[in-house]
Amino acid sequence: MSFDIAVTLHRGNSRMTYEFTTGPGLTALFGPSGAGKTSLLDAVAGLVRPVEGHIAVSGTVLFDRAEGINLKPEKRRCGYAFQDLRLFPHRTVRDNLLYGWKLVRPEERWLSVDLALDFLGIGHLLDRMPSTLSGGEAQRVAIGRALLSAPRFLLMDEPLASVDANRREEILSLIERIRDELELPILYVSHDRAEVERLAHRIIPVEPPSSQA
Ligand SMILES: Nc1ncnc2c1ncn2[C@@H]1O[C@H](COP(=O)(O)OP(=O)(O)OP(=O)(O)O)[C@@H](O)[C@H]1O
Repeated sequence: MSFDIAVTLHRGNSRMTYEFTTGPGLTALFGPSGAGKTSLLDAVAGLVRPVEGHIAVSGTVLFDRAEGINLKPEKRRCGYAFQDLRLFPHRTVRDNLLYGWKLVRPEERWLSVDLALDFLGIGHLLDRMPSTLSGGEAQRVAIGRALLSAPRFLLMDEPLASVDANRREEILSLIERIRDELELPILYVSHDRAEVERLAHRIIPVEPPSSQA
């Protein structure tokens, strides 16, 4: 089993519950704006603490309220490609990519920097600053930074959001390659039905919160 999730989150005035298990591959969280898709990714990453329930990925328990388990974000081995990318603006592409890589013990790394550059086609961008990149280039760097942190699974939040229409196909094929060649479990957020139907092995509908916290 890849993702085994049954949690309740409170954010602001919203109370959101989620319950699903998935097999290997890419699982898409699909639903309208404000439904709580990003909040769930944040909870899996350890950035938001659920009020109850459990989260396990590939058999490792990340959070279990009843058992008192709540792994710190840096212990979860999660690669998070944020919707707003969050590249460090004052660091070059090279330094952005190496940031997570340097934090990982060498024996835990499963991807070399050279292979990542080749896989993502970003070797020519290493000395650039993030502000000079196109949306698609910046997205590939953000994905590269996530992969180089040696994750055991990936969280991807609307990776096509800042990519213009004629570069969408490039990023879509890259995500398919990550899904098929790297075989990482992926939890993927989108509100585009055609996109999730193309990419996902399993689609989890996320409905807007109905009750107030
Ligand atoms: N930091 C926060 N503080 C308080 N409430 C929040 C916070 N972040 C999100 N929320 C609320 O939690 C609910 C779910 O928001 P979330 O961003 O998870 O939805 P989403 O489905 O990812 O939306 P979008 O597609 O617009 O990114 C919303 O009601 C939102 O207002």
